[in-house]
Amino acid sequence: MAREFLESFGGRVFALPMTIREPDQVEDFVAKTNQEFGAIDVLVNNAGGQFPQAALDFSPKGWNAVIDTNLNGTWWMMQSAARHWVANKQSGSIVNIVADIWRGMPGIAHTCAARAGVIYLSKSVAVEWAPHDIRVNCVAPGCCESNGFGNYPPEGSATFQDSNPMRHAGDEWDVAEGVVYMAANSGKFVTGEVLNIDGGQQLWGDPWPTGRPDYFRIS
Ligand SMILES: CCCCCCCCCCC/C=C/C(=O)SCCNC(=O)CCNC(=O)[C@H](O)C(C)(C)COP(=O)(O)OP(=O)(O)OC[C@H]1O[C@@H](n2cnc3c(N)ncnc32)[C@H](O)[C@@H]1OP(=O)(O)O
Ligand SMILES: NC(=O)C1=CN([C@@H]2O[C@H](COP(=O)(O)OP(=O)(O)OC[C@H]3O[C@@H](n4cnc5c(N)ncnc54)[C@H](OP(=O)(O)O)[C@@H]3O)[C@@H](O)[C@H]2O)C=CC1
Repeated sequence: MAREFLESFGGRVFALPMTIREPDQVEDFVAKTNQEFGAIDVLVNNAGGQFPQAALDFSPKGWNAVIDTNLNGTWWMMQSAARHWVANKQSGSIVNIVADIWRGMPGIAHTCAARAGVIYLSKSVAVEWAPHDIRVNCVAPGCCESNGFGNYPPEGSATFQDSNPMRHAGDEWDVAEGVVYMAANSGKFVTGEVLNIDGGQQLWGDPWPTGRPDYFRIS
């Protein structure tokens, strides 16, 4: 579907089924993409996800799955792309999709930990990789309507409309346009930054991916 959508604009698309959780698959994907196009201009790490659960109930396997996808997988992609850029003396730009973590994420605490890790990893390598002309930024969406909402129980997704002072969810274009700003020449003096696209969720709102517990009901 994504391939057809992009090709409808005349774009050339290279796609390969893989998981970002396996460093060997990541390296193979990045090497083949380089061969196909000669260079990678921009890496957008959008792959990610989690399941809603009270933190007391996390199993080791569930915790590891979420950390592996959202922190480790993102890192393998960043490192592989950057190694190719440095080896080929090419500049590059990375945009990591994280999340609006600033008031914690009760109900999805594992992903909050992983995304916080990505944010400070990004700030660190934004400095390390600046001499190689590689910029590293993050985009932090609040609740934005996507297929992903289907991963939450109705009592959880119902709270997403109340996640911010605008009292509605964002959409995929809200995020996409922020990514383009960060990745393109418009962001040429921006690195190590996090762009929040959240309708003000960092300031006010009460989303509960597991459904709002009785304790937190005010009326
Ligand atoms: C005031 C601020 C409040 C902040 C709150 C903010 C709320 C914001 C909400 C934002 C809304 C949307 C956010 C999005 O991210 S949309 C993207 C949605 N897409 C996804 O989430 C995809 C989900 N799935 C995955 O990515 C993978 O399935 C996952 C990484 C979760 C697991 O991968 P893997 O294939 O390795 O795992 P398994 O399915 O084999 O499961 C492994 C173990 O994980 C546990 N598990 C898995 N699913 C569940 C579940 N639904 N419930 C409980 N536990 C689960 C379990 O232990 C699995 O092992 P077992 O199967 O052996 O038990
Ligand atoms: N929608 C929202 O409100 C928010 C979303 N986000 C984040 O934004 C990003 C996009 O989410 P969204 O579009 O909403 O949700 P989706 O679930 O629709 O998209 C997640 C994508 O990640 C891919 N993916 C997951 N695990 C892996 C993996 N191990 N290797 C390769 N690809 C993988 C999925 O591929 P496949 O379909 O093949 O499984 C899917 O295409 C995610 O990181 C999400 O957590 C952050 C905050 C809020």
